[in-house]
Amino acid sequence: MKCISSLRMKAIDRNCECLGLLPIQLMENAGAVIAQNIREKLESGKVLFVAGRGNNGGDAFVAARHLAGSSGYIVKVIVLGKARDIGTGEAFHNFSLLKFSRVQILEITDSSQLRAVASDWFSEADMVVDAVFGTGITGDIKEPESTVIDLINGEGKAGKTVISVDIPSGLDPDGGDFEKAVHAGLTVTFHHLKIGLLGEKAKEYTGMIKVADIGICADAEQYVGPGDLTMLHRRKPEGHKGDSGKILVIGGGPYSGAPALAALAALKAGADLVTVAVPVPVAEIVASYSPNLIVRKLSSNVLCPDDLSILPDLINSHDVVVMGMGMGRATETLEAVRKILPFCRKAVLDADALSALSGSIFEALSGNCELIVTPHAGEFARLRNMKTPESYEARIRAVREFSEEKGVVTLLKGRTDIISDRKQTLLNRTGNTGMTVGGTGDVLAGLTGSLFSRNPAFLAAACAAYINGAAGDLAFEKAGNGLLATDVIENIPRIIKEADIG
Ligand SMILES: NC(=O)C1=CN([C@@H]2O[C@H](COP(=O)(O)OP(=O)(O)OC[C@H]3O[C@@H](n4cnc5c(N)ncnc54)[C@H](O)[C@@H]3O)[C@@H](O)[C@H]2O)[C@H](O)CC1
Ligand SMILES: [K+]
Repeated sequence: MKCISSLRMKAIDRNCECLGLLPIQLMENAGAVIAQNIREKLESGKVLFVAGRGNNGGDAFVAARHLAGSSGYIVKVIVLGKARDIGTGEAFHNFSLLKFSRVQILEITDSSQLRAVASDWFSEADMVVDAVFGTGITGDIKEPESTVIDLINGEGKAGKTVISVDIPSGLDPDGGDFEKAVHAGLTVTFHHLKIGLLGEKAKEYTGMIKVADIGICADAEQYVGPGDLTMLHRRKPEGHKGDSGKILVIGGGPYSGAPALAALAALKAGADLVTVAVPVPVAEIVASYSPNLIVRKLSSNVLCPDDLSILPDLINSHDVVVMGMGMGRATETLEAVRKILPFCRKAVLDADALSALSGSIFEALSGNCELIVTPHAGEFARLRNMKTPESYEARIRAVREFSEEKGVVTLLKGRTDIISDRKQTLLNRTGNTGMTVGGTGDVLAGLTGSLFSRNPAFLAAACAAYINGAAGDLAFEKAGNGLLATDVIENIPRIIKEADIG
């Protein structure tokens, strides 16, 4: 069964919101499903909800309202804090509805008050619903939350059913160690299993696990969205120059614009330092494009094996190599690419560099160099020695199989981009008809390298595809089909800023 990290779950929620499915709708569905599970376990009786101040508590407020509307239940809610402390608008909204819902509420701020006032509420309850924390738990458990977990566990020991909302409170949703947690008889988790529910130690706490559908749109999970961008590494305020990525672009020779576009895109996507290593005839031209680029001159008119006298040191002093843009396919160039790759730890291969790849290269690199390849349909056909399928289902299968077989992350560019590693596959539909203009692929390669310096390969490739297309969509608003690759570059920072990750 599929399981998911708390970060990815949050990303999917945000993608839902961007598609128009609001968090309050998901909370309503989550609460309704909890109420239904309570009814299935207890035909009538007294139900005590223990709610924290986050959205896990919000789910409990919804469930309490639903249950109070059914005959035969006496519903009480303990909130761990004052109403004003409730941390999200959705949880607060649902808390406010409780006063119209024949539910008794107790706001508790400290553990002595909890033991004194609330103990009756615990002892008289037939069932306890644990909604103290869900996936939002961080750090050591504070008071009164720690005491409340003990009280819930006391009732469980006395033979009452304890239902945990999403995860038993206290358990690390991502499988890390944890100090204490609720011992549930039933855990109703939303959408997918959380990774932390599957650990050996977790088994003692979860009881039976049910995965409940809460109406998440399929596209929020299948397509890259703004939520996925929130999973990207964030800059630290105390960061130094270079901490946000050092990228080495190797390309050019027959062309000068392509490596420059990749390099400028890497900078606009947040890399601290970008060096462009280009053959002699284009070095000064590339340098003249922008004072932001550091240009290193290679030895000849095209990339060639002699360049191995300087490239390994340069590669070592950078985090990621982005290679291929505008370099041509001369025999010596392709030979140089093959010789360079074993020195790389992380590389993005685009355009002409893809022509240097063969099965034995992938085998030789496996385990030493993480690779992202960014082919279009024609390049993908050459890589596989097979026509790229027209139908999207077959294309997705082909990209997945290729990635699995070669041990790489593949970003197949197209009207809908397909991104896959061995385990995960995402689609991207940002972008527009104007982006068939030359240079947008170079921009994407640079962007991918920039994100790859500080993020896992799959996330970097998926987010780069999204940002490239979304920046292109902004450019399209102004320039229509007359947009240029440089217009796409100019709009990259806005997309990153809007996702609140820059
Ligand atoms: N798509 C979905 O699966 C949906 C899930 N929902 C529910 O939302 C929670 C996650 O909500 P979130 O607000 O992010 O966090 P929590 O409620 O789990 O906790 C935050 C709450 O707890 C406090 N807190 C955190 N750590 C500690 C600590 N160590 N000690 C004391 N207090 C702590 C923090 O200050 C906050 O007040 C998910 O599990 C689902 O139940 C959505 O409702 C619908 C979509
Ligand atoms: K919980």
